[in-house]
Amino acid sequence: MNDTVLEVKGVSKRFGGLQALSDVGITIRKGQVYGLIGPNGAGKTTFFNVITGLYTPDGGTFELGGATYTPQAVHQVAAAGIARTFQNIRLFPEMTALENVMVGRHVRTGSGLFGAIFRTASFKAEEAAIAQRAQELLDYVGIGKYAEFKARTLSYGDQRRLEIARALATEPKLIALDEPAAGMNATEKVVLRELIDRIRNDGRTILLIEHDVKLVMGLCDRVTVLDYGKQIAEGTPHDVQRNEKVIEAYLGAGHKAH
Ligand SMILES: Nc1ncnc2c1ncn2[C@@H]1O[C@H](COP(=O)(O)OP(=O)(O)OP(=O)(O)O)[C@@H](O)[C@H]1O
Repeated sequence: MNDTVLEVKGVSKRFGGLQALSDVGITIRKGQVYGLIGPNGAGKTTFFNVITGLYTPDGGTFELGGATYTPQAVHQVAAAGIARTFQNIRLFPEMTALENVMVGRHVRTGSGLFGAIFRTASFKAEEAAIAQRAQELLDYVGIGKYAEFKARTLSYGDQRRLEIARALATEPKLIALDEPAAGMNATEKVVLRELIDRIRNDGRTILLIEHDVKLVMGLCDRVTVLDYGKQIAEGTPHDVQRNEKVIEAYLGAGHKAH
């Protein structure tokens, strides 16, 4: 059985004179938490932006769930089955937590514009089902009691969890988390780690960029390390931590290790 969820090969991306990514490839299998780490400016965000359709790559091949996809537009990538969160939280601040998750859910439902305008019976039934599922997801990430609160009023950690609930609402093949622990305190990080663990144990597949090396090493099944746009190591956290190139990249001059 082929349990590959995401297979990316030979990705390159140049910005003017800067080669931000050179021949980067990863394979993520079902049920894995896959970490992408590297010093500042290594190319992590660029790689994330390429696979999620924000940047057009100069080269590379992309397969999700065994089917080729072309990451040319964010909505195409979402429809193909990758949901992502952002380093700088991107919620609808004036909408309630529940509504934010419902927006994610609409990606997978059918009544469409006609139903929404004429409020057909099937549209209303679908809305009720969407709201119920959205509430379940808020409960799942641990913020169910804030369903009717405006997103902007939630704490930073809770907003990040809301983003994860919204991503889950699209029923993605892969959930891509861009620095989910950024700005969190130690207690929030523990809760986040438990949540990511639970999402994996429930059969989901996760790609993670994270600066908190301890979190990555404790959570990920496999890790890729980028440095100056090149993939300098790939393997289990145990192996990667002992890799000389990795140690050098993190300790080497000119880089500020996180
Ligand atoms: N849109 C852009 N235009 C020009 N250069 C860019 C662009 N995006 C990224 N870069 C450059 O590409 C390189 C890789 O940046 P990237 O943000 O992908 O690194 P990163 O590993 O995510 O860094 P950080 O840990 O600081 O978030 C950097 O030198 C950056 O300045």
